[in-house]
Amino acid sequence: MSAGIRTYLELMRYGNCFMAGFAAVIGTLIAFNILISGPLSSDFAGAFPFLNAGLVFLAVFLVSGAGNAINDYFDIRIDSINRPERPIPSGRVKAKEALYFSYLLFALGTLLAFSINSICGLIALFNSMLLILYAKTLKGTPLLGNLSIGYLTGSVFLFGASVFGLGGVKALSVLFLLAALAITAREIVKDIEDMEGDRQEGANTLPLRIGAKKAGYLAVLIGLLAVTLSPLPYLLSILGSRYLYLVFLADLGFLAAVIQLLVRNNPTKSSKMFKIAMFFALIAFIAGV
Ligand SMILES: CC(C)=CCC/C(C)=C/CC/C(C)=C/CC/C(C)=C/COC[C@H](O)COP(=O)(O)O
Ligand SMILES: CC(C)=CCC/C(C)=C/CC/C(C)=C/CC/C(C)=C/COP(=O)(O)OP(=O)(O)O
Ligand SMILES: [Mg+2]
Repeated sequence: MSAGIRTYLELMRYGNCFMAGFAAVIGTLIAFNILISGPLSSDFAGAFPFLNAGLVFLAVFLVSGAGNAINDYFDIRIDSINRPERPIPSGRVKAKEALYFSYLLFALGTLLAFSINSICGLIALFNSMLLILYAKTLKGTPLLGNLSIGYLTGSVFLFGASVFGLGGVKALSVLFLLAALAITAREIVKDIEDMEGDRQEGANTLPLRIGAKKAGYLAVLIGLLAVTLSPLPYLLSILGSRYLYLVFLADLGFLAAVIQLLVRNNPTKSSKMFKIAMFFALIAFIAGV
């Protein structure tokens, strides 16, 4: 490895990996809480699985990092226009090294997932293959690429809950839906932001296909659907009243992101607002346990 550890962490976008791993452990915590005392309680009894929760965090951290690294490997040309400061276009990491590094992370993360149980392993294996497919081709297909990232990010909650088998996956399906909707909306906004570089590269993103305005309306529709459904975890007794108060702040953030896009015509600020709102939503999930 010619580049330093810090550069490889930057290639992994370790901040996103932390957030994703943290969200996955929240999934484990919420599923544990539901299966012990909530409306979906089963005959599961026992202490919180700290070791498996740690493996969940590590598996998601590694697979997310692999996804980011291989994404940058296939995005060299687009990123040299849109993001020249990133590790590969800036020359700080060789392209092939980034590719081999991503494969190593995919393998380690998937093996860790299988060490928890077969459902965790299969989710990690499927997600790894989807991340590679996304980086190679799906990213350039209108909406399908955005939906893939929406599923992948939302799946961290299902992955964390799958420590408890299919019962856990079922229990976290609402949180999966909320996250998937929010991320899908943000991905469309990011494609609006990247239209210039994508156009020069001949990428076939949704905004380039239907225009920034219509793509923006679709992103707003999906984002507002997520906001409308956000009380569901409380109404279904999955999360407590503290969730409701805090997710209201997240919803305000989502609405601010919508205003940045529709009124201020600023996709960059809208994308940032989406991310801040998602962070508040994560805090709301924890507070609601
Ligand atoms: C309405 C409601 C309650 C929504 C829930 C929102 C929520 C809790 C979303 C979860 C977000 C999450 C698990 C984020 C992890 C970080 C991550 C991997 C995000 C996916 O980002 C991919 C993106 O392409 C990265 O781009 P950038 O941030 O520009 O590097
Ligand atoms: C549940 C398990 C085991 C893994 C889930 C792994 C996760 C959270 C994946 C979803 C988020 C993620 C890390 C995606 C990586 C690919 C990526 C960076 C997509 C966005 O890339 P582009 O569309 O090229 O946009 P930018 O490169 O400009 O960000
Ligand atoms: Mg990219």
